[in-house]
Amino acid sequence: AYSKKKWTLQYGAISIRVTFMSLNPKFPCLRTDVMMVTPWLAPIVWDGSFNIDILNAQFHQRGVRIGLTVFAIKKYTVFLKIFIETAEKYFMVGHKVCYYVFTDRPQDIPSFSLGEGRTLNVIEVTSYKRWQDVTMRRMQIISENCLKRFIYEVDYLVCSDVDMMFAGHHGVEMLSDVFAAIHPGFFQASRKQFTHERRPESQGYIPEDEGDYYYTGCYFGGKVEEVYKVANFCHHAMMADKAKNMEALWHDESYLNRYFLYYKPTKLLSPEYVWNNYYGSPVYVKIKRFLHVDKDFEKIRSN
Ligand SMILES: CC(=O)N[C@H]1[C@@H](OP(=O)(O)OP(=O)(O)OC[C@H]2O[C@@H](n3ccc(=O)[nH]c3=O)[C@H](O)[C@@H]2O)O[C@H](CO)[C@H](O)[C@@H]1O
Ligand SMILES: [Mn+2]
Repeated sequence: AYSKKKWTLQYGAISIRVTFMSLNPKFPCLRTDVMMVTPWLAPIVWDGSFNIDILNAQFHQRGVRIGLTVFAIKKYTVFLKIFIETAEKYFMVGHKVCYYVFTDRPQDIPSFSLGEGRTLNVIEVTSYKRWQDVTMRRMQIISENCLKRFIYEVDYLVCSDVDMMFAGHHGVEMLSDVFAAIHPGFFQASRKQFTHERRPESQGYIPEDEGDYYYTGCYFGGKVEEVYKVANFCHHAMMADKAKNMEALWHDESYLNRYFLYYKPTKLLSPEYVWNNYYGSPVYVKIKRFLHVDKDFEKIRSN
C-alpha cells in the first residue's frame, strides 16, 4: 500500500524536490500541490489536510468556548445580517460560540435566532470619523476587552471583518495558540511583491529581505492571551506612528504583519478561509469558505 513518490514543494521562489512514502489513501491528510507547513513547523490548513471528526472529538472533550469578534460601525451595520446568518450555518457548528458585535448603532442591530450553545453580545463603542481610524482602533478595543471580558468568557478568539460571508466549513481545525490567514491575493506571490510597510521609520516596517507570508488583516485569532498580545502590539505601534504623523500603508494589516514576522503564528489558514472572488478560482483553492461581500467603497465609507 505504500510507494515512493517524488513531489515538489514550493516556498516562495524556492522549489524543492522531495521523496515521500505515500500515506494510506484512507487517511489522505496530505496535500502535495500546496505548502502544508511553514519553515517554523506551523501547519497550513488546506482542504484535505485534516480529519474533522478526530478534531471535533478532541475539542468537545475540552468543552472549548470560541468568541467571534466583529465590528459594525456606522454604515457597516448593513453587513451584519448576512455575516451572522452564514456564521450560524458554517462557523464552529456544534461548539460553544459567543459573538461579540461592536457597534456605535446598537439600535440598528437586528435580533438573530441562534443555534444551541450560541450567544450574541452587542457592545457599544464610539466611532471615528476616518474609516482608517475605525479599522485600526479595532485593535485597541479588542485588547481592552481581552482583559475586561474575553479572558473570563472564552478560550479562543477569532477576529473578523464584517463585510464577509461564510460559504463553507470553519471549524476547530483553525484553532491554535495564535493563527493568521494568508491573504488571497498573495499566496502565490514572492516576498518582493508583498505590500508590507517599507518605511524604516514606521512601527509597521518590514525590510525587503524579510517577511514570510502576507497575512490578511481581516481574519486572525488564537487563545485570548495571545490575541491580547497581537492587538496590544498593533495598537501601540499605531499610536507611536500617529505621534509621528505616520500611518502604515495598509493600516492595522501592516502592523499585524509586522507582529507576525517576529512572533510567528502557530498555525496558518490557507486563503480558502478568506477568499475574494476578485482572485478567480485557482486550482489550489478547492473550497471557498469565506467570501468578501462586494461594497461600494465611497458610499459605505462616507460619514
Ligand atoms: C481582507 C482584508 O485584507 N481586509 C483588511 C482591508 O480591508 P477592507 O478594505 O475590506 O476594509 P474594510 O472597509 O472592510 O474595513 C475593515 C473593517 O473595519 C470595520 N469598519 C470599517 C469602517 C467603518 O466605517 N465601519 C466599520 O465597521 C468593519 O468591521 C470592516 O470590515 O484593509 C483594512 C485596513 O486598510 C483592514 O486591515 C482589513 O482587515
Ligand atoms: Mn473588509
